[in-house]
Amino acid sequence: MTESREDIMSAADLGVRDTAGPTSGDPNGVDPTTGELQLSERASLQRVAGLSTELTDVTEVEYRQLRLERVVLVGVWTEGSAAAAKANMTELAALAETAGSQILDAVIQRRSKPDPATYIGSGKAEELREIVLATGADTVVCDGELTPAQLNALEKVVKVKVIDRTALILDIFAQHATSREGKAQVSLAQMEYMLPRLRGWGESMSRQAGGRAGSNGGVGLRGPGETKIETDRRRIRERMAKLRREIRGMKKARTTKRAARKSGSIPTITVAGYTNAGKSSLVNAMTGAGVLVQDALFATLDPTTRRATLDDGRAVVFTDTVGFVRHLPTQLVEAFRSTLEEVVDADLLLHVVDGADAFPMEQISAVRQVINDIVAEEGVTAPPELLVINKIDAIDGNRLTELRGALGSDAVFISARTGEGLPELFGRVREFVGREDVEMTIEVPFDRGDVVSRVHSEGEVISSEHTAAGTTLKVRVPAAFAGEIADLRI
Ligand SMILES: Nc1nc2c(ncn2[C@@H]2O[C@H](COP(=O)(O)OP(=O)(O)OP(=O)(O)O)[C@@H](O)[C@H]2O)c(=O)[nH]1
Ligand SMILES: [Mg+2]
Repeated sequence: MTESREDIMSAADLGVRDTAGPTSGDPNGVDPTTGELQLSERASLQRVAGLSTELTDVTEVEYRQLRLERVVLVGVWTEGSAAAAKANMTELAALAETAGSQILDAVIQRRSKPDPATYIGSGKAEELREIVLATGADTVVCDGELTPAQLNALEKVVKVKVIDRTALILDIFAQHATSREGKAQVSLAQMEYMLPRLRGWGESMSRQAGGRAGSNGGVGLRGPGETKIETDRRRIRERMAKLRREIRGMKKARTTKRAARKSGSIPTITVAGYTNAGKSSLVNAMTGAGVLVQDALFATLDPTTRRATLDDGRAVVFTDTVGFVRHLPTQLVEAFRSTLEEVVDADLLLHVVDGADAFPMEQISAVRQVINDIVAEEGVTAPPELLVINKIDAIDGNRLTELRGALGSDAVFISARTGEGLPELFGRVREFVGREDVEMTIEVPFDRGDVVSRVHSEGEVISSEHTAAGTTLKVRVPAAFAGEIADLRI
C-alpha cells in the first residue's frame, strides 16, 4: 500500500490539545546529533524506570513504573467516517491524559488494515520516528491492541517505548484501584497482558544491559536449565494463581453481603454505562450520596452501593459500577468478572449514556456488547434495561430532537448536573419497582412493629385503622414480602 503525506492527520486536525515542548512544531530544525544524545539519555533513564526485561521480582510488573509522560498518539483508520476516526483518537487522547501523560502530537494513518509487522506502514514508522525526535516524546501510544511482535518492531524503529491502548487502560485501572479486590483484579489483568510480552518488552532499549542480564539474582532462584525469562514466566504464573484464589475469596464475601441485601426484598438497581457517562453523578443526584465524580475515565472501579428512598417512601438500592469502553481489554473483563457479574445481577439496569458525546449510539452498543458477553458466559438472564440519556444540558437542541427521535419513548432524558428529567426518571423507577406489587389487607398485632416499618420502607400503606388487637393496614408490597406476611392477612 502506498503512503503519502495526506494519510497523516495532525494533532490540530484532531482537536487534540497540543502541549508540545520547546522542540515541537519544528521538525526540520532539530540537530539530529543533539536529538540522538537526548534520546540515549532518556533511554538510559527509562531502563532504570523498569523497562528492563531483567525481572528480579514479579512485583516489578507494574505499569505505574512505565511513567507515561510525553506521548505521541498513533492510530490506523481502517473503516468508518473521518469523524469516527477522529472520535477514536480523541478517546485515546482522553485515556492518555487520564493516565497522566502530556500529549505532544497525534497522527492517524489511513490503511485497509494495520501493518502486520509494524502496525503503521514502515514508511510511516520512519516519519513517526521524526515526530518523536522533534517533539522529544518518550512514549508512543497506539490505538488498538498490538501483537508483542508489532510492539517490538515499532519500538525498534521509533526507539522509544511503544505501548498499545490495552496497556494504557490497564495503567489507568492500576492508578485508580483502591480496594484490595480492585488492586488484585488489576494486577491479575496486568500479568496476563505482560506474560506473552515479557521477552519483547523494551528490548531495543535494554539491550545495553545485556552484559549484566542473567548474571545476577539468579542463584538459587532458577531451576536447572531454566533461562531467566522462563523463571520470570513461572513466577508470574504462580503469582497469578495466587491472585485468582484471593479474588475468588473476596468474591465470596461480597456475594454474601449482596445476598443479605437482597433478602430484604429491596429492589436493586445497577447504574452501568460507558466510562465518563455520568454514572456516579446520577447516583449522587438520586441518592444524595457522595460518590466520587471526576472528569476522568474509569474514575470508579469498585461497585459502590447506596440506599435511596423514592418519594412514596419505598427504599431502593443503587449500585454504581465500573465504566465500559470500546474494546474493553479481555484481560480486564476476565479479572473483573466478579465486579461485572454484579452489573447483571440486579432487578433493573439503568444504562447511562453521555448524550453529549459525538457518537452516543456507538457507546450504547459497546456497553450492550459487554453486558451480553457477561450474560452469555454466566448463563444468567440480563435484567431489564432502562436507557438514561444524560448531560442533556450540554446537547444542542437539534441533536437532542434527533436523539429523542432515534431512541423513542423507551429512553429517559436527564441532566444529572441540573436535575432536569430526574423526576421523570424517579417516576419510571417507581413504576418499575412497583410492577409486581401485591395489594392486601393485614392485621398487625401490637408487638409486630417490625412489620409496620418494613411495609413503610419496602412498600406502601394505603390506609390504616387502629383496632383492639393492633392495626389493620391496607398495603401494597412486593410479592416476596407479601409471602412473608401472608399469616397476617385478613
Ligand atoms: N454537562 C454535564 N456534565 C455532567 C453531567 N453529569 C456528569 N457530568 C460530568 O461528566 C464527568 C463524569 O462524571 P462521572 O459521574 O464521574 O462519570 P462516571 O460515568 O461515573 O465515570 P467513570 O466512573 O469514570 O466511568 C464529570 O466531569 C461530571 O461533572 C451532566 O448532566 N451534564
Ligand atoms: Mg464513576
